[in-house]
Amino acid sequence: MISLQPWGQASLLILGWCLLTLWCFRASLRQFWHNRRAAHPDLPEILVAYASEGGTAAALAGDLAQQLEQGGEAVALLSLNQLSPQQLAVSRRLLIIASTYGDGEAPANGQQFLRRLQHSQQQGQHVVQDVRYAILALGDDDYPQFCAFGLQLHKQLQQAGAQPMFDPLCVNRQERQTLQLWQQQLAAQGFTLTDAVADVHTATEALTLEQRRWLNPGSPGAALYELHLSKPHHSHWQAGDIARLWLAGRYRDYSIASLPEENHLRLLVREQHHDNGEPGLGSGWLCQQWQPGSTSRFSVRSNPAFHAPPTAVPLILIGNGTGLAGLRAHLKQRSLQNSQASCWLLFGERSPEHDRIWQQELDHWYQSGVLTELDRCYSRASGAAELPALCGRSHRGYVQHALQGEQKRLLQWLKQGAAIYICGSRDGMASDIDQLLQQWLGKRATERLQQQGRYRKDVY
Ligand SMILES: Cc1cc2nc3c(=O)[nH]c(=O)nc-3n(C[C@H](O)[C@H](O)[C@H](O)COP(=O)(O)O)c2cc1C
Repeated sequence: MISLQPWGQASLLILGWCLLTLWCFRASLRQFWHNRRAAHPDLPEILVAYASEGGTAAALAGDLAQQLEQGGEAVALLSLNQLSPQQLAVSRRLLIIASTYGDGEAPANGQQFLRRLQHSQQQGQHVVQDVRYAILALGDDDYPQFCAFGLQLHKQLQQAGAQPMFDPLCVNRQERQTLQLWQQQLAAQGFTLTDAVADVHTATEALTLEQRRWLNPGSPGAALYELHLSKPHHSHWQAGDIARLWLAGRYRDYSIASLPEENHLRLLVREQHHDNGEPGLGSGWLCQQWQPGSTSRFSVRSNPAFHAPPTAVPLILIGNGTGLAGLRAHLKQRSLQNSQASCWLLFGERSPEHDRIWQQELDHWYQSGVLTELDRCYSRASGAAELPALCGRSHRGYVQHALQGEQKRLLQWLKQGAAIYICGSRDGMASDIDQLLQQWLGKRATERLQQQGRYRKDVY
């Protein structure tokens, strides 16, 4: 017979008692887990969540979810805003792909998550304590707050007690290396991935420069050019989408000003110079070096964050400088749809004498009713000179200053369900307009507009 030491006998007794307790409460335990999952029947073990404005993070997340599913895992794919901390408590593994916008901020479909997480912590609910997570942060190191939102997610999840599987990976301008590393790190964590890293560099196409026109000779601002490129054969696009120029292994994004129905792809490009006087890589090429008749490589990128609202929704388009490109595409779309909804364009340029960009077309749209309201603002209009008598209203100063005088009108339009689309300078124009809206509507209501897709930006 085997003789046991007293401590061995005690351990056996404790183990036996534990097993007996579990057996006695087996029905209740089963019910507990059943209830937990029944509250979230659709939530499997792995959550793939994204925060994305332009669609890259969303596309990468979609691809990852698909790969995991093909590898036999049960996966849910959703935006960060759709994910509540309570859902997290049910699914134990969270993979996040999040881009950064504004000045180190969250994309609109990720803004609520951190607030909810903080709130549940304040309520004493430690819902993410058992969660293991990994973060792929997308960004661009041209911005001072590189990948800030992804890093903030990491910090707050960690503070809330969730466990990182590995340090967040920051992807600069979608470079391949880090995307591959992400794939490898996930595989090392035991995730079954079927494929190599998704190719976010959509296929490029050689487009011919058909014509280039200098639009603002004599302007106090830098030269502005309109370029007509041959229509891409392999890609379709809509108002809000982006043309990506590939040069020397890097890319530059430009809002597309035309629609496929116009049979060319139109850009509006400002010639940029560095402090040492050298031309910018992209604008120097597009405005000076690229010869009509020759080709350059482009891809067309869908930009759902700036796609049009339904045709019946009144539309307020606000922008400055080259931002008029993105707004023109929306106006053209409205004119082709014969939309009966009201549309208001408010945009800013420099000189009333030299910066009359697409004046005839805008006047025509105003006269034919495509545009209900038209405000043109000139930041360099000299105090003494008369403003030109054009269709609509003309103002001295910046767009944001003109908008200040239009509070009543803007609020009225919003009451009627209008959507606001902003295209152009992020600093100054877009940030001031954001402040105005927050002042007039409150921070929460402004965010709500954004979440409803009624306040969209394509700013740079
Ligand atoms: C208007 C704008 C603001 C941006 N702000 C930042 C930023 O502050 N920090 C950063 O690292 N990247 C910034 N980016 C770069 C984006 O995060 C990056 O391009 C990302 O790949 C976009 O992913 P998405 O298509 O999923 O939105 C910004 C991009 C745009 C267009």
